[in-house]
Amino acid sequence: MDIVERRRCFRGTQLVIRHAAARVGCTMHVAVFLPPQAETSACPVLYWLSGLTCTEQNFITKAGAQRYAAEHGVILVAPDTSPRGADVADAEGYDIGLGAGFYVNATEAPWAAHYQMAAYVERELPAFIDANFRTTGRQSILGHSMGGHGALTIALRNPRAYASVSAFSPIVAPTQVPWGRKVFAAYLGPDESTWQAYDACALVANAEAHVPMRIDQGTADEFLHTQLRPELLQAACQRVGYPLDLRMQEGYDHSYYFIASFIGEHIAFHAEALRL
Ligand SMILES: N[C@@H](CCC(=O)N[C@@H](CSC=O)C(=O)NCC(=O)O)C(=O)O
Repeated sequence: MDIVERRRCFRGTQLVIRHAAARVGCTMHVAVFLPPQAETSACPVLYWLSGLTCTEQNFITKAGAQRYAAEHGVILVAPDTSPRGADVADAEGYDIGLGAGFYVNATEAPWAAHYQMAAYVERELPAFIDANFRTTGRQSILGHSMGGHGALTIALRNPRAYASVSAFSPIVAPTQVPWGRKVFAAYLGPDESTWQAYDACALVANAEAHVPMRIDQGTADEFLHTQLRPELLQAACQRVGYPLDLRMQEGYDHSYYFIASFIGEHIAFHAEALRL
């Protein structure tokens, strides 16, 4: 592990590290915030997954999350959103390829060689964090937009591994909206039955255990009716009695101004679940 950035922040430490990640076959950059409590005791971990076009930098420089993580004694971990490197496939458009890993395990060429972000976030990254930092072994997950989709689907596939899950403006039904359909066809191929493992609405329908789940969605979000469609997850949850705290926030858009406005409430929500 190399530390490429180290900054004092809210009495804790904001790191950016890079490590050789076997599942994605490249060097991954990951932001890790250590709260002041980490100097003397083990802390739980809250994973953040960012959206399209992001790196590990967007969340740590725009969301203002460190203040609340320091207050609650939670380690924040925010990985890059795709594999990177000279031999990593890319394509035209901000919604596919670099910066658009979509938190799936690609099966199709040329993507399958590196685009294994589900396995990386679910297995390799937590093992790496637990091995290199003093953690309690308890973890939760949240994210934004494509990262909200990642957080929801990863928690729904692994309900016993996460104390709680939350999302800002998530893509809740990627198999039904343009962003998801474009990328799933490329990464996963034409057989749509393989797409269901990465669709929060489909996963909720077959959930075997409930993870406490909160979603905040701005009513002025430019992607609300085309790409996000939270009403589809609300209906899927209602059909099977899955508890969902969906909060429509009047006038907020898709940006980090929205995230910064509610990140404190999300971290408090996760901190409570992580303490139980
Ligand atoms: N039109 C934008 C589209 C990219 C964008 O809005 N990215 C969002 C996430 S969208 C869903 O995953 C984002 O988080 N951007 C980074 C930021 O710091 O705001 C474009 O062309 O970039």
